[in-house]
Amino acid sequence: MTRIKICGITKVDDALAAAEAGVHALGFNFSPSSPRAVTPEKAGRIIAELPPFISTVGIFVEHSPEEINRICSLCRLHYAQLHSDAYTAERSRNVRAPGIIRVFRPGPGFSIEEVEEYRSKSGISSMLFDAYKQGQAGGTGERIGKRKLEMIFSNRSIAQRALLAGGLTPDNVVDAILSARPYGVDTASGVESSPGRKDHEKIRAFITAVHEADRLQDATRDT
Ligand SMILES: O=C(O)c1ccccc1N[C@@H]1O[C@H](COP(=O)(O)O)[C@@H](O)[C@H]1O
Repeated sequence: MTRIKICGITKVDDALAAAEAGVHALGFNFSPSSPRAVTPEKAGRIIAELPPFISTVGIFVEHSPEEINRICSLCRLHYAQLHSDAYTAERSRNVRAPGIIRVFRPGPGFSIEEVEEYRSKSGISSMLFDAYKQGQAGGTGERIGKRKLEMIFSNRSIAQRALLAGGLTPDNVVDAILSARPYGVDTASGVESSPGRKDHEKIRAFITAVHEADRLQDATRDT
């Protein structure tokens, strides 16, 4: 089963629509420059309304480990998603969130060895791969190129625990899952009508498409 994370939740009704449709995790963006930014207080109020068994993830770009720890504890977040190369393996060890997801964006000079090295030094095994765009930390709506996707996700020891992100939409997520076979998929702008405004129809269509990809994968395995 491919796990599904919808990122950039700013409203209770968006969170509940995603939960009702079968999402596994919701992301709350604490980067002030994002069109999807929420304050820790607002995220905490949304999280308090969620049904059980939905994982909550905080997105962090510029925050210090101490700030991340404070926000995670205030909002009762399950995971901190670390979106910057400034979160080195050493620095990540100071993050005390129950779980950590480290983001890698395959840009110029990227190597899978760098990811392996981070994994062994930090002890963090949950990773998210997002498209690289210079000057933007995430939420770009851009996809990882075919060659880089193949290079990352053919390494099954990484892929089995990795989330795939970057420009995923209801229309392209089936192909993305069938070619990369990630642990999970993540989308922010792909389920919006405009930057920061979630579209409930697109959320439902995205989740239905992931279930369809799982059915196709199961059918291929059974034959
Ligand atoms: O969504 C944002 O605005 C954002 C800002 C800063 C860091 C990360 C952000 N979002 C993350 O970006 C990826 C991909 O987004 P998209 O689907 O291409 O729009 C996703 O992991 C979000 O969590």
